[in-house]
Amino acid sequence: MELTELGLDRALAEQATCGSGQRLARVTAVDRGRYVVRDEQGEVPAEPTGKFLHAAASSVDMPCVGDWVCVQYHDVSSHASIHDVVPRRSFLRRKSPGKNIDFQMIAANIDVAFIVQSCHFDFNVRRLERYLVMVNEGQIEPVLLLTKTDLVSAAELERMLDSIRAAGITARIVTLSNVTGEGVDQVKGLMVPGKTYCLLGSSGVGKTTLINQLLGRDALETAAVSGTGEGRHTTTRRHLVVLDNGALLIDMPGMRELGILSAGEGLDDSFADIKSLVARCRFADCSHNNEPGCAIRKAIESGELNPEHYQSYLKLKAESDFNEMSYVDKRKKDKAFGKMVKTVLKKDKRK
Ligand SMILES: Nc1nc2c(ncn2[C@@H]2O[C@H](COP(=O)(O)OP(=O)(O)OP(=O)(O)O)[C@@H](O)[C@H]2O)c(=O)[nH]1
Ligand SMILES: [Zn+2]
Repeated sequence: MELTELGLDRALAEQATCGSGQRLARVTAVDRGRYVVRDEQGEVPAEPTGKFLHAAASSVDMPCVGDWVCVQYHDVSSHASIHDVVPRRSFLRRKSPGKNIDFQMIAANIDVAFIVQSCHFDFNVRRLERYLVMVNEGQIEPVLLLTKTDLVSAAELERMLDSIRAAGITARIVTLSNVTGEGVDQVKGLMVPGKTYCLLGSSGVGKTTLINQLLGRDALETAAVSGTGEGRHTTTRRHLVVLDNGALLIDMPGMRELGILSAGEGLDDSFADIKSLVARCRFADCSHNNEPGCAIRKAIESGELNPEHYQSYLKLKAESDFNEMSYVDKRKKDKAFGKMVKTVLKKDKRK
């Protein structure tokens, strides 16, 4: 298998500065500090060098699934050491558990994230927006999948699609049923050889069922990594797999449902309409409450801006700003933030 088939392209390769005797490989599994890397020859266990560990400033610098790394092979290629991580083109990350505002890299170099919601019960535009923010922030292209279309009427489905568009979401949407198979081929058709994909969404929306349909030969649940060396086997489950059609899929425990993160640019991308309105307010520090010449209020009054869409922007922005604060600042603002969220939620209910 060529490295391009594993997702390497020229832009990524140009970012790599591997030392002599080192080569590029892609991380396909991570399990408590143990790694599996794959290159043209196959998959082998790998571990970071002491020098690399020493230089890593935070957990974010550690290799994660999907990373391209500079490796050196040992013992006739039965294992490898990781010397460097090639700068990531895109990433999924989440806030580390605990009080500190710290991030955990979940996966890297993903081209497209399928954000999955079921038409049946799970459907929620606010949550879609949260996923979109995270995916945009990570420089990943989102595609929305609405599953279980067999359980709703055509009119209901149409209403859901309308509410997504009304929220200003412009991502591609595919509607599908794992039961009738409708739409599944459309998803397959979107998956290109050598590109990397993942699925995100709540439990029970049909991700596993869909993945099994996409997988074909390489059954995810049973794919355990076996080293290339004789008798050498690791039991680490493979997290990056190659589908029958050559597309690459990253799927690992705990990555599918991600809490809301520091949003930054991702927030702006998901709410580009609001950002451009804000730029038209007369005052640069407009709070969009009572100021004259406020473009936001004007747009809401004229019906150009959906008030619900604006409310969810405010909520996400508050959360994002909060996450970006230092822990001390956060503690200080804690009370005020709680109040503010309550106010926003109340406003939301009033409309
Ligand atoms: N009617 C209907 N049922 C579906 C569809 N897709 C999945 N299901 C059912 O929904 C249930 C949950 O599906 P899963 O594929 O396990 O959902 P998941 O998103 O992988 O859930 P986690 O593994 O918890 O993340 C199963 O009983 C599936 O058979 C669909 O398109 N229509
Ligand atoms: Zn304003």
